[in-house]
Amino acid sequence: MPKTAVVTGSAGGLGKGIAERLAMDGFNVVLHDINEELLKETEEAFKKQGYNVASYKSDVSSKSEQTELTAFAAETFGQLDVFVNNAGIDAVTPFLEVGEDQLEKLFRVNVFGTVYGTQAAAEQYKKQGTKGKVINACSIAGHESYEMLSVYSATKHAVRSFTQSSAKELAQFGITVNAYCPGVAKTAMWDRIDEEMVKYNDDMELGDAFKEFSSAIKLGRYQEPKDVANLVSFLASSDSDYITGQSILTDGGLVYR
Ligand SMILES: NC(=O)c1ccc[n+]([C@@H]2O[C@H](COP(=O)([O-])OP(=O)(O)OC[C@H]3O[C@@H](n4cnc5c(N)ncnc54)[C@H](O)[C@@H]3O)[C@@H](O)[C@H]2O)c1
Ligand SMILES: CC(=O)[C@H](C)O
Repeated sequence: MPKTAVVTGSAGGLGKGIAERLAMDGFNVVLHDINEELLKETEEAFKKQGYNVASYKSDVSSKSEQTELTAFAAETFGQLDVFVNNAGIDAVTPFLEVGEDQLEKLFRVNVFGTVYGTQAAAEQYKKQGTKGKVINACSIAGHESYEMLSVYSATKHAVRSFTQSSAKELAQFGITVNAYCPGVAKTAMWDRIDEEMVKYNDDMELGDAFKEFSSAIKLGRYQEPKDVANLVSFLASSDSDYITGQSILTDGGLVYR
């Protein structure tokens, strides 16, 4: 029987790339996002390609909605096997201008969302009496903190921490928890970061921040969604069954840990 994966925030960007790769690997895939319009477009496109997909719109920062998402996956495809906490948001601000709203918003989505998704998936696996995998979206910013991205970096460090502690506690149930740590990928997220960076630097033009970050990549090109999907495909497969609690860098040679 095909396994079933949920990928949060998969209407576009890295999540869409991850979802497509898992569908190509033979998974049933639940596409998920808060952006319903884009989600439906992606679902339609995936179905045209013959993939076995369904879609579910919700907000990862809601604990109850994360539980409802895992229940939807199990009801739709029989059971849940892999849960990818991919959804995330960014913010660019000088440290001295960081405010309560930004702290609240980024931690609610990036951290609370990951915790709630991990809890919901783990409870679903226990209910099924099956093993299961949780795969979290971390970042190079989960290993190194960056200027102007202080809150975002803190959230990704928190994701790396929860990946370790939840892996330690959930191993007894046959549940592994790992994370992927991308570098600099040209998605809507980096388009937003680049636009924001320009606002704080009169010497910068649109595209300069992305160029500056990606120019340091030793393999000489910025990341594509498929580069991240390759790692997540491995983490979603039985080949990674003996790996847990790890936040694995895939950045073309930027951060070395
Ligand atoms: N792009 C990069 O260079 C990069 C690098 C390292 C890590 N990451 C991480 O990878 C993940 C995906 O990044 P991306 O570049 O594809 O971003 P993106 O902004 O292109 O896509 C993120 C998706 O998540 C959805 N989303 C946002 N908040 C949500 C919420 N509360 N509930 C449900 N869905 C929500 C958005 O609608 C969007 O479709 C994020 O966690 C990001 O932090 C990205
Ligand atoms: C967006 C992200 O996580 C890195 C900083 O490119």
